Amino acid sequence: MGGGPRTFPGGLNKWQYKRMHEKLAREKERRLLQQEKQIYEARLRTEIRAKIAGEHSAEGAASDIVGTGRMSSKDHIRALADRFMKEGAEDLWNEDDGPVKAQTRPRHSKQPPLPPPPPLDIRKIFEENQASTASFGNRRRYSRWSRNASSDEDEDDVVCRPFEGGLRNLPDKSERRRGVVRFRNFCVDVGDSEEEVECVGGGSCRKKMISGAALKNYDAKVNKRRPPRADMEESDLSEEIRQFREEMKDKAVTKDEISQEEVAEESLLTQKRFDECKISPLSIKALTTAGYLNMTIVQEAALAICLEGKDVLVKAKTGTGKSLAFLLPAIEAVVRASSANSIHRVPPIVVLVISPTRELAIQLAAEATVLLKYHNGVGVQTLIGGTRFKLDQKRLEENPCQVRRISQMVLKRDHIFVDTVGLGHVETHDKVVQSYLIAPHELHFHLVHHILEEHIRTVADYKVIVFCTTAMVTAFMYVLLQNLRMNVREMHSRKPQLYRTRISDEFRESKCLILVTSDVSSRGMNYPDVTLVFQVGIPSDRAQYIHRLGRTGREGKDGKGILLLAPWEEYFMEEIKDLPIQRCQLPELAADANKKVEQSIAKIDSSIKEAAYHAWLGYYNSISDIGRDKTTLVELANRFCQSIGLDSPPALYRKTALKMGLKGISGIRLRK
Ligand SMILES: Nc1ncnc2c1ncn2[C@@H]1O[C@H](COP(=O)(O)OP(=O)(O)OP(=O)(O)O)[C@@H](O)[C@H]1O
Repeated sequence: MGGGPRTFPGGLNKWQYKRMHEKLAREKERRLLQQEKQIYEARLRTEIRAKIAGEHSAEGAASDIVGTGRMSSKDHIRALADRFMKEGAEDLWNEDDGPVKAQTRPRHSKQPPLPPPPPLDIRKIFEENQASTASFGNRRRYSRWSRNASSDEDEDDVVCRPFEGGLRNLPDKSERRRGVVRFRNFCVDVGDSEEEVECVGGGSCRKKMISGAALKNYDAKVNKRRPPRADMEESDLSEEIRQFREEMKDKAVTKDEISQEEVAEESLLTQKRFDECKISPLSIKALTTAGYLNMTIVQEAALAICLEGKDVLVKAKTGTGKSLAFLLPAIEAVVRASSANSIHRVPPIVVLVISPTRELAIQLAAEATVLLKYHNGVGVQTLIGGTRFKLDQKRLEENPCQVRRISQMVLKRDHIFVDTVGLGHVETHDKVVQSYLIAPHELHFHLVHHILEEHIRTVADYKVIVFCTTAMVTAFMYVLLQNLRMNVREMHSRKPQLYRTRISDEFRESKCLILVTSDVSSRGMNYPDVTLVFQVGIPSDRAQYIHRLGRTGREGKDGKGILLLAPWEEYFMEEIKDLPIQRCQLPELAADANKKVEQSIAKIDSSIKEAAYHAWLGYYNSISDIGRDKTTLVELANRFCQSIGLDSPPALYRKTALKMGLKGISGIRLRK
């Protein structure tokens, strides 16, 4: 019966064979990382070249304001940009920016020298970004008041409080349990059953740079950490910025400079600029380079208070710039802490950002890296589950991140509550048209197909997110839409992390694509230009509905949201009755299209269907309003089962049925 040594190919024993495979896996991982690095650098070079190439066409575009005695806000920024371009400012630029002066300086000796590039022009970047953020308009009301810590605020709240000389940023209560970004000690962590993210600050003397927000990859570039040079260029630059601010004080922006369009009610940008805030010159430079010049409403409302180091609870609509509102003060806290604690050999962790999903942790770390572009002494690291576990573990051991003390932290009782939505105002964007449909389960997949086809036909650059209730229902929906020949991708917690990151990056940059996803994509993910958010089945609560809907209509753009419910799910509408959501009549479904859907369902493997049924049952069992009446729940589950093409409900493990309170309920089959 078995036993005895087994010989593996090549005459290796079991352990030699195992070690050989482990070695191969390590090499593969190293090659993948190498490729990521190359792509990262190539993207950087492409961006810089594109900007340098655009420089010539931008010349002469600068407006002449001489004679009026006043400067427009654009010209103020240009003036600021000019200061970075002055003689002697070369050392403020990173090597990757290219030389400030036009000269031939090939970076890789093996490559043929490139023609001398002209200097990078922040003015150009500014103008481009002005154009691209045209839909971000002007100021809007917000309120600010102190409030005690027991307040249970809404889904878009961001919590910021000082943390060992830095800041802690916790998106909301449930998020607090889940994850973490850490700056220079700057950490991102996700710690829940499904999502586990942590970004640990660079404790060693090397800095891992996560790619810029626009560049997506993370952990792709390793730079030697240089000590902060606060005493050198920062002081010069500070003086210039101070002078600049003085000049600005004298030159109030005239009313006629603000166009009618800019003061539109739904606009998001304010007249307040970042350089008017008490933030470090190097942060201002990074903001300017990234095209962030004027603050959004939530940034204007929250930044000043956060920068004072106060505990703040912030409420704002989705896609209005909350990430920057907490990342920037966090970075400033790190910068201050690093100049105060220069005696540490291994810099302490100053900031920890907890994120609910892995993708969001990666996105936040990328955004932090953009803001840290010129802060050479500050690093950011991301720790997420599902990838590079050994590496993450090693980093954690070298750099423990205090992953218990954090859990003990709560906002102070006298924290400040900043509300940019305002009492009596809806939390969703006016420009997002919301509607819902009530239809029996049997019709759901036909309706999804019909509505998506309609959207694809009418919206040229469509980009759709379809939210499903669970990972396995998502997997079913994905295969169905794929069978229906739609351009679709799937994203849920059962997918490997590398795959999730790749799909997330692809969807961010694509048009004409449908992303079928579970709630891993519902919070904070910044996918530009999503035209439709389609929620199939009941969201877990009102907050989740708003988060999912918030993936469209970002940065003041238009969007559309559709919620599809079964008749017994209609009670959920009570929870969102104050939102501007209209009921739609069911569209007429063509017989041939229905047939196509049924044929596509029939093709799906029964293991996918069974997994979808189990997941569906588990999800609805956990929703108290539905899960209470087990007999009805099982009846509904059996209808869902038929809608996905299963003749009879798959059997449950006895233990599972017991756990779910379903043992003995008629309609539940148990595994023998
Ligand atoms: N001051 C600014 N100027 C121009 N663009 C900005 C500014 N602040 C943020 N943005 C852009 O607005 C978009 C949305 O920002 P962000 O993802 O931070 O929103 P959010 O409020 O955190 O969203 P969510 O509610 O989904 O978490 C991003 O593309 C970001 O780059």
